[in-house]
Amino acid sequence: MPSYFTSAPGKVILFGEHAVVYGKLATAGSLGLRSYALVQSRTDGALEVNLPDVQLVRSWKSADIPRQARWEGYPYPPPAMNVELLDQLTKFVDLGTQTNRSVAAIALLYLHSYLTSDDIANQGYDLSVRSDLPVGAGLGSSASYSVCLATALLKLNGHLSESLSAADQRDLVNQWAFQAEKVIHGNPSGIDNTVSTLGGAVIFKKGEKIEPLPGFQSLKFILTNTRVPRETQVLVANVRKLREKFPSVVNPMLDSINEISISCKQLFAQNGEDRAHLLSRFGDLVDVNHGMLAALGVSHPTLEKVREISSKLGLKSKLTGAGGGGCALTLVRDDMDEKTVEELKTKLGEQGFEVLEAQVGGPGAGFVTLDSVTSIAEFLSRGTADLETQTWTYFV
Ligand SMILES: Nc1ncnc2c1ncn2[C@@H]1O[C@H](COP(=O)(O)OP(=O)(O)OP(=O)(O)O)[C@@H](O)[C@H]1O
Ligand SMILES: C[C@@](O)(CCO)CC(=O)[O-]
Repeated sequence: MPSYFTSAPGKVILFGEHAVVYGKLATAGSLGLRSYALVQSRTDGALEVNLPDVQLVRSWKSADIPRQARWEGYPYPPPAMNVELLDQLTKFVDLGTQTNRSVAAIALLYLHSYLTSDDIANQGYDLSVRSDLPVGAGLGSSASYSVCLATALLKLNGHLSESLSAADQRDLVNQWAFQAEKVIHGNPSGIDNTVSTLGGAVIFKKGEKIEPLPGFQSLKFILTNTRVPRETQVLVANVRKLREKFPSVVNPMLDSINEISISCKQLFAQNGEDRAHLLSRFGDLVDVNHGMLAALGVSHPTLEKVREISSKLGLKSKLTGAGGGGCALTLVRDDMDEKTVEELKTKLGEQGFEVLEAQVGGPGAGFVTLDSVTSIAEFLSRGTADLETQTWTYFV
């Protein structure tokens, strides 16, 4: 009975949000906070889905789920989005539109519909995903969910065979995760699922191939979720309006942000040996980038509060993602003592913020082949530290 754990990280944008919309460079890294999935075949033809983070527990007869004609062999490349299938699945799950759980369920069934073999469909399977990431706070929870799903379904159906190179396996996972991201987001750039699949850190430009950031070294951040909800689309539209009003003012700012990403790339490429220097310069770029984003109008009083609190303790912070609330990152230099970090966490917590400690630049998607059946309840009750002690295989 095939049975697997899969796992994939969230992401954090280091530099270049908003500017990336106008073809400028941005840099992003994988987070130490991850999502985990359990997938295992059954014998009764049921698809048992358990997604506790979006309060979804459902059982479907796999034979009832709308399906596509599937590949005989290697399922690559995925086809263009199938709008008709999306409509059918939306009606089938019947959970309304655009709620967290409806889009999560539709994305899952969309991948199921293409990737599940007749044998697996006849047997049925359990699929459960849980995450350490806050949902909808700009840390790539949807991408990490999508990558976990894609890895789980590709693995269960034998598409990630050892005869494929690691690069081909990675690409397969990434392309199918991108399909799930499209179901959830409409028109994503693909950066989130790529960082989540590859891990490490990347430099990217819209429409071009995403490259690993040369010489990248793992970094430690405090991530503060201000819990202020924000709509990426609205913030992007506001920057667009400002740019239309004052192109000669805003365009040079976007160019400067592009230079920040280039400087970040140069820092890692040239300062591999001198980590203290690298971190100090990185902190300077954090400050400058936040200043530019605030000037573009996408900061928020809660984000400025994070900066005020951290700067009093000698630490540099910036908003990450779309801004207007959501999350801020604070760089924790290697020379910061534990007491200062604890003080920072306490002060941020006193504001009602959620404080997360995270390493950036860790591994991407991975899986564990299990040799015995695991109950969903047992999987859900296991802590992250416990799951991490398993022997994970990453696509590297
Ligand atoms: N653990 C999870 N279980 C099930 N679905 C999830 C989970 N995490 C995320 N999702 C899906 O992803 C959606 C959240 O995507 P959204 O883009 O709003 O947030 P994000 O990915 O955290 O932020 P960003 O894309 O700005 O980094 C949820 O509505 C849900 O459908
Ligand atoms: C604000 C933005 O640059 C990043 C949001 O995480 C929007 C985008 O790139 O689509």
